[in-house]
Amino acid sequence: MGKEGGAENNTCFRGCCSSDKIPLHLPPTSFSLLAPIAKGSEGTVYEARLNGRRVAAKRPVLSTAEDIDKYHRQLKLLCNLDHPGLVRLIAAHARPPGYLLFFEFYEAPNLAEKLHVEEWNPTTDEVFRIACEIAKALQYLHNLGIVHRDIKPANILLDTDLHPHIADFGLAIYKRDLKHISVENWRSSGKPTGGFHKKNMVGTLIYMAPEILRKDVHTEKSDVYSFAITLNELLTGVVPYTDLRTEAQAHTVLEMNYTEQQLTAAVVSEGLRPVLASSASGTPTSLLKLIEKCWAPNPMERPSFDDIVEELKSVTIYDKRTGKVAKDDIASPSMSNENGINNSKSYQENLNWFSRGEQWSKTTRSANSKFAVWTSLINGAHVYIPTLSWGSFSTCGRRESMEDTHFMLPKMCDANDTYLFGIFDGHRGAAAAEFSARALPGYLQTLDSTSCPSDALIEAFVKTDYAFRNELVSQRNLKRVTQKDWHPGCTAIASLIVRDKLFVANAGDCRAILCRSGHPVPLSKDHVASCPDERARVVKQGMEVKWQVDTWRIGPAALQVTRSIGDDDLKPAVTAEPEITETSLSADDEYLVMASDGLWDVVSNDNVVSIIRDTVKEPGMCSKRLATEAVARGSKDNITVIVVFLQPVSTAERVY
Ligand SMILES: Nc1ncnc2c1ncn2[C@@H]1O[C@H](COP(=O)(O)OP(=O)(O)OP(=O)(O)O)[C@@H](O)[C@H]1O
Ligand SMILES: [Mn+2]
Ligand SMILES: [Mn+2]
Repeated sequence: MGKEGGAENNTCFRGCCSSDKIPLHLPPTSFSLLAPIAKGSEGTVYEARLNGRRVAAKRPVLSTAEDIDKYHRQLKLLCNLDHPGLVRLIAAHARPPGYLLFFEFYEAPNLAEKLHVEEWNPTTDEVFRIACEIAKALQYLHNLGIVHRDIKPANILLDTDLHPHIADFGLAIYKRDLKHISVENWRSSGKPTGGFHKKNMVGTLIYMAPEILRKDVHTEKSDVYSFAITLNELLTGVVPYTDLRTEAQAHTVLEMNYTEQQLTAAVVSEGLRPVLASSASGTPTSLLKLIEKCWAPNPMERPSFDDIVEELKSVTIYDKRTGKVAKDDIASPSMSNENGINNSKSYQENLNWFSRGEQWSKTTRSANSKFAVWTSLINGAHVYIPTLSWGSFSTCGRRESMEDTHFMLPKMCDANDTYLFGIFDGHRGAAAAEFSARALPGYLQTLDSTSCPSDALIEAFVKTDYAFRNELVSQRNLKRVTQKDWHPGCTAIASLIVRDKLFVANAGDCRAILCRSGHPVPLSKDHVASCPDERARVVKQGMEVKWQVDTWRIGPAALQVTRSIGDDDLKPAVTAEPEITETSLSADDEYLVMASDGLWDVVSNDNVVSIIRDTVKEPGMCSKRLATEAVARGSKDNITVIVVFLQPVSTAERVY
């Protein structure tokens, strides 16, 4: 259903693609195609002029209805991309008969030509910089849920400053759409394109992951594999599976050595990979190890681009030729172009705080791989060992975004009698809560086992806070966080059970209660500015507390909670140090309930006990029932509930 003219609605001919930035139909006089630059099975790329500007125009081959579907799919996807490491779509002509895509023109050749025609010899730090920039572009795509499916040097364009830009989205697809596509469909929807290697099939196979060669489903980990082959090619300068630099020769040799089936069999069954770059040429071994991890046969063992980008940060390059030390600690220069603000914004939205938190605690783990074991500290002469079952439920409630996180870690550190549960309630964004949900259990597991559990809990809270605030600073320096006055934080509660001992650590207004002989026993105190002790402490530590609107609030941020992780504008007054309670469990103890303030705002401790009394004794069901009740009572907040039964459920049933 096409609309004539219609400059006011900027959509494609079908109406499925739209954009508020990129024009989707152009007056024929505004552009002209000049000489073709490249011709492939999928179409032709021309040098072109658009309103006087030099651009690259891609004209796809549209011989079947399926080709037209593909064009629209590609256009829709391209309209949503905005990253310095990707080719930039400037405009499209999305109506018959002349379907076109207009891209920014990249002067220098693509990476394959640069390596194998110009025989470019990049320095190690140039390779490293390019690797980092490609990794970040792929991280961006994957975080949007897009897999590229055709990563190879011929699809990486270079600008005059040799910054890489990933091109050719002919096979790119949203992962959610991929699930419905069988391999057969995928194959017919367009073979991996040859680009510069088009002449021969083997040349196109060398970047394909074993699972693709086996005709399994493509995942984002298949892009990780192709990235590894590409990065190694960049380091060695030779065409994979040959020892030759120049394209023409290399491909003759490649074809002579392998048929399509032979190469496939060797890669899939024998684990054949290109010869790894050598550390003798100055490549750091950490980078070589990363390549090997990225081309692991099992996709699950390959790191994600979140991990890769993080790992590249810890690689330091010493370039023998230039004597320079390179590190990935500056944002790629093209981010500070006229689109800088936009780009950084999308980076920020795509920062994965869960994986940052995980990364931090992993760093400590390698330094101290000993797991904490407390069971030995607790006298084995006691008689009571509770029987645990646990469940949780969390809901966004009436809020637009979810800023609560939680974790449940039974059999912590492989110790049978050790359990850890935690809830984090984020404010000013979810960053601190997401980071802490991964970092805190990590820290607690690696703390020195000689410290007692309550000290260990305090230390884990403080370390998590410290790590998060540091991470925020470094993300700011990397310009991935651009908002100056953004100081995200979260409240946190953690319950650690070691045999019959229950330790609850709390910082903020989450709460834990124990049901003992049918009555609620509070295990934590709410740290809010309306509590006189807490208010006095905050004031003493130099932060102003004022009555504002409806309650006592702290500092310029007007925060209500007096303890939290993050909130670096309010440190040290708003401390991350938790208060700890220690309880010896006995046969009188029925269950533990932990929840974020979204529950406690509208449901009292007594209410919780009476609601659970009327609910099926299954911890997940009880959690859900409590959260649903809170929503029904008008809670306006996110709600997270964890219920842990401390007796065999059949016994619990009989209790009531
Ligand atoms: N924006 C651009 N600026 C300069 N050159 C470009 C641009 N886009 C593409 N090219 C050139 O055209 C070649 C083919 O582009 P692309 O991979 O997007 O098309 P394709 O039809 O999928 O190609 P193939 O099927 O051959 O892989 C690139 O390798 C590059 O050399
Ligand atoms: Mn291509
Ligand atoms: Mn809340």
